[in-house]
Amino acid sequence: MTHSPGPQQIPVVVLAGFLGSGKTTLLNHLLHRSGGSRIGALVNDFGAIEIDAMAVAGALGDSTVSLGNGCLCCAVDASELDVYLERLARPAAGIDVVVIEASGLAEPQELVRMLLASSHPGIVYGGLVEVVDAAEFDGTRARHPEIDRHLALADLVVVNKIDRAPDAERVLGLVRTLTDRAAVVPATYGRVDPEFLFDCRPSEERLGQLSFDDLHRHADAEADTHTDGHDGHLHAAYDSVSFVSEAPLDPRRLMRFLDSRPEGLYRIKGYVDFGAHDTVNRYAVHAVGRFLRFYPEPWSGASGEARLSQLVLIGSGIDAPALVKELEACGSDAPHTADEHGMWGVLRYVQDPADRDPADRESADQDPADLDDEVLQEPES
Ligand SMILES: Nc1nc2c(ncn2[C@@H]2O[C@H](COP(=O)(O)OP(=O)(O)OP(=O)(O)O)[C@@H](O)[C@H]2O)c(=O)[nH]1
Repeated sequence: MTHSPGPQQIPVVVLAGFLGSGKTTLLNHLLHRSGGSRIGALVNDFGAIEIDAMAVAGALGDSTVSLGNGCLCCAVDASELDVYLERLARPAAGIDVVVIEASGLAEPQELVRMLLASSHPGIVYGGLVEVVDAAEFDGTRARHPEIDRHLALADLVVVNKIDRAPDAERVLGLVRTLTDRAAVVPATYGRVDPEFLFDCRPSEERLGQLSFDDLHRHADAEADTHTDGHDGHLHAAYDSVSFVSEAPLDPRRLMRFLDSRPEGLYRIKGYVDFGAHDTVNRYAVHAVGRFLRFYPEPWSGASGEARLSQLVLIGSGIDAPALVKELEACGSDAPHTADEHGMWGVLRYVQDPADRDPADRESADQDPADLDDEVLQEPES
């Protein structure tokens, strides 16, 4: 098997990393900074609502295609993946590189194995990029020691959220001890030179090692399948809850819910409509561990646009029906009236525009039609 791209072969890079580490942020950065390379993206959400795919497609207009279902690392096999890649690798698409954004709970080695097993002549495995949240690194490792194994497989490790990590140098040093021969680069808001990714192609030697390890893991995975489990998989311990509301949410009630969210509820993401409290903007919301941020962004203005609140909650040991009930109770009793101080609690978590990712601020002014890249999304059922 040859692993260097042939004249017609498109490298496929796997972008992995634990929940909320900054994969979508990095992918959006690449889409805006690809410097003439056309990127095809395949986005895998863990959760029934495709929040990540929306966040990426938001930068790309309507060129989003929904494909299949299930968590990429388990529910999709190599031949199915080939079908998805076919869409991006067809010559007419003119794509130079494909990036697969794995869900934050996917097992990267499973995806790498599938890519190595791919019989698609038009693609070649282009390397594994692991994104690490520098601020949450110690906690994540303590809960999930298998993260070390993911880092050992990586060809590039992006140590992200350096701005939030008071001891970034220590984390960088620690990550370096856990990688094999990967380049380790610090970043804020995923701002890395795209050349790092498109050049992170694994050497033949590493691929040899990977395939060897892979055989072991494949055997383990098969044993798991026979006992009908994914016990070794990150997502084995996690559940996701999806919540959609046509009625606006009350900002005070939602803040009470968020302030008292249970420990196990590690990740919340989505979009909220606060009705009369802000008729111009919807609010993207992100919680990662105890970190919480709202990002106001104007509704599209398209007539007939449904103003929905859509949230995905991901956690371990969570009581899904109870969470849904609590969210339902956040609905506003008076959606057409706004009280003067109602939004104060939310606005405390809106980032000062000066601290925001500059790519976000610029992309807000950018015409999506200027972006040529394509996105496919691979939602979970
Ligand atoms: N302060 C800070 N926040 C960041 C940085 N990078 C990303 N974020 C924020 O972290 C949150 C999660 O980022 P995402 O890019 O959605 O993370 P993800 O890895 O795609 O998340 P999942 O798909 O749920 O696993 C968002 O609120 C981002 O704005 C960073 O470098 N610094």
